[in-house]
Amino acid sequence: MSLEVSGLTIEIGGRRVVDDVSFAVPDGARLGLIGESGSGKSLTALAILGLLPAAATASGSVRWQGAEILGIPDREMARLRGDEIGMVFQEPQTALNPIRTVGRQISEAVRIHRDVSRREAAEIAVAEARRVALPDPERIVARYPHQLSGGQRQRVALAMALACRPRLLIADEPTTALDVTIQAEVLRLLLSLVADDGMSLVFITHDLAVLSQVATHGVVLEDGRVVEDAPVSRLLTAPQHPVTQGLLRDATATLWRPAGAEHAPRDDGSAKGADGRG
Ligand SMILES: Nc1ncnc2c1ncn2[C@@H]1O[C@H](COP(=O)(O)OP(=O)(O)OP(=O)(O)O)[C@@H](O)[C@H]1O
Repeated sequence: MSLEVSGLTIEIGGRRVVDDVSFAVPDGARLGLIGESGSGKSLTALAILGLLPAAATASGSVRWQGAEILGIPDREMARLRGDEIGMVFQEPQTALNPIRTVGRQISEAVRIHRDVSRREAAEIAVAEARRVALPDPERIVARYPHQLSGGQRQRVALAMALACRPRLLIADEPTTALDVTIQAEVLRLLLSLVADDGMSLVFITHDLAVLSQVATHGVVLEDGRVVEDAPVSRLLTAPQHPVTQGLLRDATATLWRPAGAEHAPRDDGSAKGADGRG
């Protein structure tokens, strides 16, 4: 088993924000953590990465390749991050330094974990930029984050996360801030890289339609608790919990909403008639 979370509980200011969460990710598996805003998805991911805010206390267990990693010293955790466990977040800006070129940032991600010269790292940066399909990789590495589009910045963040070929990628809403068409491109890229490297994936989203594209198994959270844990095919066809049923209704509404009717009311049947098919 690559990752095993058991009985994970997180408290902030005396409030239990993640409550007895358990799930497992076998080697090469793709798991989705899904739930409404505030359900505890991000804090669960941050706990796995050893990046919880100072105000939070965590208990329970997080095992990586069989060894306990919850509460291990920062130094050890920092080695695992990037080297064995990669991460991408919703806002690539948070991962990127605004005053360094993207090439330098990718090469630094490489040099933290691998004993290569500055020059070799710079060459690797170009290769990694090419791997995430950034246009004109030799040139783009000399640019600064603000000179790139949102989708390109997320590709850079992905290149940094994957440069050391981690065995697990944790992706927290990595496409939510992007335009719909760019979202689909970045998702496709992420999935093909995960498949190429045989990586495991923990993908966080509030959108069951997105989850169904990337994960084979889903864990549904509500108020910090797991309310359903099932193959994605079952979440889509026979959701058991009202929260999952609500997520499925939302996802279906998005799929069936006619173009240009983003603001149409959802449940009064008007969306159905608007495309002439109702
Ligand atoms: N640094 C913090 N201090 C206090 N409370 C926090 C902090 N971070 C998160 N919380 C609270 O913990 C709960 C879970 O937050 P979390 O960010 O994990 O939810 P989420 O499901 O990822 O939501 P979103 O999709 O909005 O990111 C929320 O009620 C949130 O307000």
